[in-house]
Parts: sequence; structure tokens; C-alpha cells
Amino acid sequence: MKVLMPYLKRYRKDVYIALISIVALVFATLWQPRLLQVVMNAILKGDKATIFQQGIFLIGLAVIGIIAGIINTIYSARLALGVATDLRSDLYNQVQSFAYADVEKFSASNLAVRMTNDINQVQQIVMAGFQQISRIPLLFLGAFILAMVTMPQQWWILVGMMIIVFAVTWYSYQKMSDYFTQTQEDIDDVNTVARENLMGIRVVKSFVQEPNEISKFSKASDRLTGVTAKIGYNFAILMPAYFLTANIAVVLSVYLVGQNLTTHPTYLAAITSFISYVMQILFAVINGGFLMIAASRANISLGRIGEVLKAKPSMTYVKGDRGPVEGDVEFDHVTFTYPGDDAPTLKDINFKVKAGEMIGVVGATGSGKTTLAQMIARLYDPDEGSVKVGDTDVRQLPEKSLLETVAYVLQRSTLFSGTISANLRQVKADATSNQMQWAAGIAQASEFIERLPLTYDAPVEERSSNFSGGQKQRLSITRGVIAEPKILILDDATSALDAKSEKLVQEALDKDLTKTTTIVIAEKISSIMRADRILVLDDGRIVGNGTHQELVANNAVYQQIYQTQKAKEGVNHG
Ligand SMILES: Nc1ncnc2c1ncn2[C@@H]1O[C@H](COP(=O)(O)OP(=O)(O)OP(=O)(O)O)[C@@H](O)[C@H]1O
Repeated sequence: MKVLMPYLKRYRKDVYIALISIVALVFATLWQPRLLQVVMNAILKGDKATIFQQGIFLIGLAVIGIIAGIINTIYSARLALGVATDLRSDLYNQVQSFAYADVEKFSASNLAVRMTNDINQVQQIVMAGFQQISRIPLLFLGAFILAMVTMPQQWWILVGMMIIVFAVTWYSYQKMSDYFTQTQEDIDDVNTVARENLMGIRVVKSFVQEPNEISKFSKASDRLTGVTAKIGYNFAILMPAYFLTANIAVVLSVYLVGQNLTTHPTYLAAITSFISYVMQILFAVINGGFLMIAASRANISLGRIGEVLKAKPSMTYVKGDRGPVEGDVEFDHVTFTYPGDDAPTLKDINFKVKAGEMIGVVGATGSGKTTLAQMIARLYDPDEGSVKVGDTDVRQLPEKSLLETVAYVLQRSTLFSGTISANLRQVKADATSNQMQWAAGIAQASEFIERLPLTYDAPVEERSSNFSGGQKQRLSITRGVIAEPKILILDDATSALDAKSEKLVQEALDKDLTKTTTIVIAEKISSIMRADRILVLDDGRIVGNGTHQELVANNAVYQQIYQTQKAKEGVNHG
């Protein structure tokens, strides 16, 4: 609720109108049986003047009720929509301010559920809330008091009915509240499974994993169905229990009134009115129940939204814009452990790179190469030591300066749906077509782009599904180099290129980006052999730092990787 308040305050006028209209609606609803009672008594007495006059009032009251209902629905809907829109955009902005580690902590699919499903729950409760929340207690209390006034001698029937209704409600909701929390968790699971499956659909198909995936999805979906069905069963018992109680109350009061009707003929009109109030009380209780369910679900959703809104980004940047800094890189006793891991992934890493150098990074899988590269782009901060770029600790660099200095190209970089040029302009807003051609030339992408009917304006589909793996990598490298970064990190970024194209990319980088520091992470030693220096990583430590010749001559880890690869090549070629 605390999360919601500031948002409701922004729509004060809508809140007031919705509340006033609901009071008018409740008044009209409550007063109708009362007037009906007067009209019935007049009919029994044959008092035509009263029948006519009160009949007009009755119609007037119904019209007031209808108009108030319409106004309330319009303003509640406006309010709900406004609050949901504001919450969604605040949530989105907050997620944008998150560090990479924060997104990983929540998980992308979980954040997506919070931005869609959870916001929808809140929108529904705000809408229902302003239609019902004030209506339910008013209607309940009003109907109770008026029923008492109408037939005071039957107070004990009303009180008895209330006690049973509350006892049944309390018992069921106690049981159900756990199910609501469970439902939300199960929705998350279903989303995660569906998302993973659809994102990896190629792998699923190629490894004929459909049956496995279907069974995974069915399990998650069955859990959701199971818990939703349990809520349904509770309701299935709850509703008849309410109606049974109300009907017993009605039958009992009709029976008692029937005994005295000859002596008290006005009881006939009074009992009609009394029954209407009993039904209104029941209506309030049932709607109150539904609202409680929606409210407890929305409360869980609000909690989840609040958690994201309150989360402090784990990384902040200094303000300002220094422009790009020089391309020197220095790791000074850097140690880093991933959040939640026990052992460090990088251990006391020390090295220096001069601007313009080409550095290769090799090591067994899992040795920490990507982690090391991510520290330069400041996706994570070290636990100990410092990472310096252009002689400045990256933690002291404004975000924009760092982005202008470092371009990080991954093995599977994301291209955004739109066009090729739009993707390139995300990095360099004013990129001309000459500059695009120049960058594509380096990445060996010009040839296939220029064969596309729309060349640089060719569409990029969602998840760049209209390009092959090699084409995607070439486009990612094009995007990486277009702004002529001071530091270019290629993290296995040429793995889908054939040896000839890879060589051409490297030669073009040497020729056109002479001032750029290039850090190449590669599985194959052949990709980094010609580097000025090669760093050898082993289990998070640097165990070698030298040229290919030096390392081949005196570094055991490097020799082993080199020999294994040479043997494989021999087998492949042989
Ligand atoms: N986000 C993460 N959270 C926790 N541990 C991680 C995370 N990313 C990587 N690791 C762990 O850190 C270690 C180093 O991973 P990293 O990706 O840096 O290795 P790598 O040398 O680049 O491997 P590869 O050559 O297979 O890409 C691995 O043991 C990995 O399990």
C-alpha cells in the first residue's frame, strides 16, 4: 500500500470523484427497499397519492444510482490506468538504472513478469477498489442498520447470520492466502520455462528436445493449475455456504413474520424490505471476499514491484561527462567473486596494457576470461584492487565517458529489432553512410549488407533471426568499431567466422584502428598469435604474459593449450 499511495496522490481529483459517486450509489441502493416498503404499505391502504409520489421518488433514486454508477466506473478506470502507466514507467526506468548484476539477481524474465503481470494485478485492484472498497463497508453497515430498523425484533437472526458468515470467511481465507503467494511464484516459473524455451528454440529443435521441454512446461503449468484449482475448490464451498446461511435467515424471518401477519399487516411490506437488506448484506460479503482475493494478490504484486523500485542500483557512476579517456588499461591486484559464489573467479590479477596495443587472452573454459573483460567495461566492480582505464579507476569515470571509451563485443551480442543503421546509430547517433561502410568494411560485413535490397536500411528482426550466426557477429563487430573506441574488446566475437574472414578482420583492425587498444579473447590460439602480448589465465590467475614465441618457449599452460589445438588441427586436416 505504501508503494501505491504516492501514485494515488497524483490523481486526487479522480479519487475524490470516484469516492463521492460511490457514496451516491450506495445511498440509492440502500434507500430503494425503504421506499418500496412505503409504496407497498400505501398499496395495502389504497393511498393513491402516496403511491404516485413515492413511486416518482423511487424512479428518481434509481436514476441517481445509474448515473453515479457510470461516473464511478469512468473515474475508477481512469485512475487505475493512470496509476498502472506511472508505475510501469517508473519500474522500467528503475530497471534501466540497474547494474548488470542487479538484473541478473532478479533475472530478466522475473523483471518482465513484474512489469506486466504484477502491474496488471495492481491496475485491477485499483479499479475494483474504487468501485467496491468504499461501497462494501457502506453497503454492509447501511443494510445491517436499516434491516435492524425495519424489523428490530429479528435482530438475533441478523447477528446469527453475521457470525456464521464471518466464521466461514475467516476459515477459508486463512487457508487461501498461502495459495495466492504460491500462484504468483508458479506464474514466474511458467514464464521462465516458456521464455527459456522460446529463446533457445533452435537448440530445442536441433537436439529434438521438444518432449523434454513439453514435460518441463507441463510440470510448471500443472503446479499453477493445482494451486489455482485449490483456490477454486475453496470458493466452490464458500459460495453455497453463504447462500445457505442467507436463505436460512430469510426462511426463518418469513416463518416468524407469517405467524403474526394477521395482527400486524404492515409486516408484509417490512419483510420484503428486510429480505432485500439481507441480500444486500450478502452481496457486500461476497464482493468483499472477491476483493480480498484480488487485494491479497495485488498486495503480493505491489510487494514485488516495491522490491524493484526500492532496490538501490549496486553500481553508481560519478556525474558529468569527461568524454572518452585514453586506451591504457591497468589491473591492480584485482580480486573478484560473483555475488553468491564462495570462491573468487579472479585472483590478484595484475597487468598493464599501453594504448594501441593488441592483447590476446587465452585460458581453459571457465578460467575467467569473460569475467576479466567485463571488469574493463565495468559490468562488475572488483572486491579488491582496481581496474584503471586511461589512468583513471573505472569507478571514477562517468558512465558516458566509459561507454565512449570501451566497446565490448560479445560472442552473441544482441542486435535490436529495427534496421541495421538504427543499430549502428545507437552507438554513434550521427553516423554517416560513409562511416557505416567503413565500419562494415573492417568487420567484413559490407559484402553481405550491400547485397541486401535495402542495404543499411535492411530490417533486423526480433533477436536478429533473419541473419546467420556469422552475419550477426559481423554486424556486432561493425557496431563495436563504428565509434572508433579507444578500447575494443572482442570476447570470442569472431568464433562464427571462417579463418580467412577472421584474418581479414584482424588485418583491417590493425590498419584502420591503429590507436585502439584491442583485447581479443579467443578459444583458438591462432586467433591471437599475432598479438603484441598474450595473457594466459588459469583458474582465475594470470600465469603467463608475453608474446606467442615467448609463451611457447616457456609457459607450461600455454604450451599445453597450443599442443592440444595443434593436435586437433592435425587430426582435422589429416
Ligand atoms: N554471472 C555469474 N554468476 C556466477 N558465476 C559466474 C557468472 N558468470 C561466470 N561465472 C563463473 O565464473 C567462472 C569464470 O567464468 P568466465 O565466463 O569468466 O570464464 P571464461 O574463461 O570466459 O569461460 P569460456 O571460455 O567458457 O567462455 C566460471 O566458473 C563460471 O561458472
